[in-house]
Amino acid sequence: MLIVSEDSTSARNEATIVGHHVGESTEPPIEEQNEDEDFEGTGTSSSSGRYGPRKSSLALTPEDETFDSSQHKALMDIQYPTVLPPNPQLKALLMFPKVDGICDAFRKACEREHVEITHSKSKMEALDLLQSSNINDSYNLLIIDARNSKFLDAEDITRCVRHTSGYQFTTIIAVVKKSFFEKEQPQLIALLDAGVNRCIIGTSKEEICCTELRQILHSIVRPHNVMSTQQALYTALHRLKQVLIITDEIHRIQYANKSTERLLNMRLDEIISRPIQEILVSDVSTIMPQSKLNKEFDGILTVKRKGHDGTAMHVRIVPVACIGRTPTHFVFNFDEPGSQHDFIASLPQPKEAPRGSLHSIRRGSYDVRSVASDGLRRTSLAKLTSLPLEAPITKIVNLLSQIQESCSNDEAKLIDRVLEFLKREGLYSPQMKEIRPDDPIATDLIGALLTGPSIYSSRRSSNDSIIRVANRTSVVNPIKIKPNSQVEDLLETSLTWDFDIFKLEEITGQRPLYYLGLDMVRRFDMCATFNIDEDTFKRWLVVIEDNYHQQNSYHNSSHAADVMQATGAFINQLAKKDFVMDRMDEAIALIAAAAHDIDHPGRSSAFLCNSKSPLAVLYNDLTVLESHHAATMFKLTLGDDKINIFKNLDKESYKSARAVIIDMILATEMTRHFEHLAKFVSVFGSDVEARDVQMEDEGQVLIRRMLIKVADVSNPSRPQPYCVEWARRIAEEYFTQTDEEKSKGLPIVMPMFDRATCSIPKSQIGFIEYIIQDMMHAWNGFIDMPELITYMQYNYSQWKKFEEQGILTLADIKSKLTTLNPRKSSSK
Ligand SMILES: Nc1ncnc2c1ncn2[C@@H]1O[C@@H]2COP(=O)(O)O[C@H]2[C@H]1O
Repeated sequence: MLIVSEDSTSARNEATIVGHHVGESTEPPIEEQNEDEDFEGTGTSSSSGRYGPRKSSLALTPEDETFDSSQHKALMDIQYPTVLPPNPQLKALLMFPKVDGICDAFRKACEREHVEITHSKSKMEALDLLQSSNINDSYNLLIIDARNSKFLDAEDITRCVRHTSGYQFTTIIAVVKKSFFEKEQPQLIALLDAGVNRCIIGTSKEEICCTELRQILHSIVRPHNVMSTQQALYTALHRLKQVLIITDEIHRIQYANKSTERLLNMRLDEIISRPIQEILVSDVSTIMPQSKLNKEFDGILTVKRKGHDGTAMHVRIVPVACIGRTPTHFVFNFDEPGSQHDFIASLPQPKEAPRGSLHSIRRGSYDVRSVASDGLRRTSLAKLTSLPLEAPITKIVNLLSQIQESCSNDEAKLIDRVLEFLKREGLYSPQMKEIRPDDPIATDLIGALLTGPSIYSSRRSSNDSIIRVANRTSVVNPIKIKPNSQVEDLLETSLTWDFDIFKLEEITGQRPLYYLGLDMVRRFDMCATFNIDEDTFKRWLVVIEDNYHQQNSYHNSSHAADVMQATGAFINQLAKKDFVMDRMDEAIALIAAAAHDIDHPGRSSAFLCNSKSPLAVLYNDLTVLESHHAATMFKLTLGDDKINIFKNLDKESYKSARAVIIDMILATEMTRHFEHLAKFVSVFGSDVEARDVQMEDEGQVLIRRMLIKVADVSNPSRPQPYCVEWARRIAEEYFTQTDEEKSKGLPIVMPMFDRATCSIPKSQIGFIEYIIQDMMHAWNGFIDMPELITYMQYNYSQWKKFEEQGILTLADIKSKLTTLNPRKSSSK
C-alpha cells in the first residue's frame, strides 16, 4: 500500500494524493489478470452458444477455436471478456465479367468453406448489390477479377467500395495474372493503395483456390471481424458516465471520452495531446514512479478544471502494454469519491468548439452522417426530427421516414432503397477523411487548410494590415522585354508535366509568369479568342505578375506560373482524350490560373481573420483571400484600357467569362476541398459516364473547378526536386506566419509549423495522404495522366524514407538529395 500525503496546509491547488498500487507481486501489467476467467467466461463453442449455430466452419475469434494448451500462446492477443465480433454467415461477392474456369474454382472453394456466394458481372451491378444490402445482407469478402482492366477496373471498383458506408472492414481480394507479379509492381501498389487487401494469382485449380481462401479467411477476414467490434467498444467508452482518459507512455492524452469534457470544462480538441500533467495537480511521476509503472494505482487526486477550483476525484490508473511488456498506455478512470449522484452529468457542458478547430469539422461530419443513417431506421424518427438540422436533404429523409411508418412492407422496402441512395457520398457536405489525432502535423495543417479561422481563440487583435492596396503600377514595358533564346528553348517543353518552372524563374529574372503566360497566350490562340492584340495581353501579364508579392516564398508569381503551366498541360491532355474545351473555355481557365493568387499576402485567410485585417472585415471572414484575388484581377483589368483583355468581348460573353473566372478562383479555397472533390467523383467516377455528362453545363463546372484545384496543389505530383523545392517554399511561408503570430500575440494557426521544431517530411506525408492522394486518383481517372500518380507515389515514399531516417529539416533534405543526385539538385 502506498500512501503519499502532502502537507494538508498547502494551498488549495496543491497536490493531495491518497492512493495505493494494486498488488504486491511483480506481475506484468494487466494482461495476466483475469486470464482463467476470460477463457472460461467468454469462450463460445463453434457450434452453439448465445449467437446461435455457426454455419461457417471458420472460427471468427480465438475464443471460437477449440481450446488446447498448444494454442494458448497464439491466443494471447485477446484475453479480456471482449465484445464478441459479429458472427454472421460469411458472404462473398464474386465479381467476374464471365464465368470461366478461374471463377468456377473460386466458386467451388467458397462452397467448400461454407461461404455463401453472389456473382456479379459488372461494377454497376456489384455496387448496386453493396449499396442496397441491409445489415443482414452485407458482404464480408469481395473477390474481383483484376486480370483485364478493360472488363473490370479493380482499382476503381475498390475505391468505390471503400467509399461505400459499411464496407471499411470488408476484405477485398484481387485475382491477377501471373505476369502481374513479374513486372507490374506500380499496379500492385495502386491496388493496395485503393484498398485491396491481397492480390492472388488466378488459377482454375480448385485445391489451390481453397488453400488461398482458407488463409484469407483466417488471416484477413477474421481479424477484420474482430476489429469491427471496436466500434461498439468506442461507443461504450464515449457514452460512459465516468471520465475515462488514455495516455501514452509519456503521459500525453491519446483518448478522452465525452464525460471528460464536462469534468475538465474543456472541449475534446483541447484535451487530446495535452500532457496529463496539465490536468492533475499532483506530479504523475510521483504517483507512478518508474519502479511502479507496471502496477495499478487507486487513490484520490486533485483535478484542475478550466475556470474552476481543483476538484478531488477518485482515480484508478491502469497500465496497459500493447506491445512488449512495458506499459505503452495508461488508462485513467475518474469518479467522484463516494459519489451517489451523477456528479459528472451535473456539470455544465463546455462551449462548442470554435470554427477553425479540427474538432469542429469532425463533429460536423459525424453528425451529418449519423443523422443520415439514423434517418434510415424508423425507430429513430423522433430523434431525427428533434435535431436542429435544416438541410433540404434532412427534410426529405424525415418525410420519407414518416411515410414508412404507415406504408406496406413492400413500399417500406422501396423507400429504404431510396434512402440508401440519398445516403450516398456526394449528397452531404462537408465531407472529409478522418484525420488521425495522433498525427499532430497533419491535423494542424489539414485542420488549418480545411476550416475557417478561429474566431474564439483570437487573443489579441492587430489592426496593422499586411495587405497593401493592390494596383502596383508597372515599371516594366513589356513591349521592350527581349525574346531570349534560352527561354524560348525551355518553353518548347511548356506543356510537359516535368517542365522546369524553377529554371524559368531563374533565367527570366523572376518573371516566369510573363514568359510562361505569353507562351500560353500564343499556344492557345488567346488573342484571337478575345479579339485583342498581343500587346494588350503582354501588358496584362506584366501587371498581373507585378501584383504578386515576390517576397513571398511560396505565393509569388512562380506559383502562379506553375499553376498556369499545369492548367495548360491539362487542357492539352484533355484535347488528346477528345474532351474538348472550346477556345474561350481554355482561355478563361488559363486567365483564372494566372490570377488565382494575385496580391496574396503570404498569410492565410485564418491569419487575416484572427488579426482583423481590413480584407477579412470586408469579406466577413468568408473566402477572404480568394474573393480578394478575383476582385483584384477584375479591378486591375477593367481599370486600365491598355490592359483590358476583356474589352472586345460582347456583353454576354464578358458576363459568362467573368462568372467562370470567379467560380474557378473561388474553387481554390481549401475549406470546400472535399465538397468539390466529392461532387466531381460522384459525377465522373467512371470514364464511360463522364463523356455524356461533360457535355452538360453542370459537368463542365465540376471539370473546371477540379482542373484549377489540381493544378493549384499539384506540387506533390511533380518530379522530386521540384516537389521538395515547393515543400521548402510553403513551409518557409508557414514558418514566417507562425513567427509573426508569435511576435504579435495572435492565435497560432499552425503551431507545428514552427521553424525550430517542424518535420517537413511529416507535413508532406499528411498533405499527400489527406488532400492529394484521392484527388490525384480521381483526376487521373478522368484525364489519364499516370505520371501524376507515379510522381506522387515516389515522392510519398521518399518523404516516408526521410522521416524514418530522421532527415527532417529542409537543409538536411536538400543535402541528402545533392548527395544522391548532384547534377539535378545543383541546378536548383
Ligand atoms: N506541398 C504542400 N504542403 C503543404 N501545404 C501545401 C502544399 N502545397 C500547397 N499547400 C497548401 O494548399 C493550399 C492551396 O491553396 P493556397 O494556394 O491558397 O495555399 C496552399 C497551401 O496552403
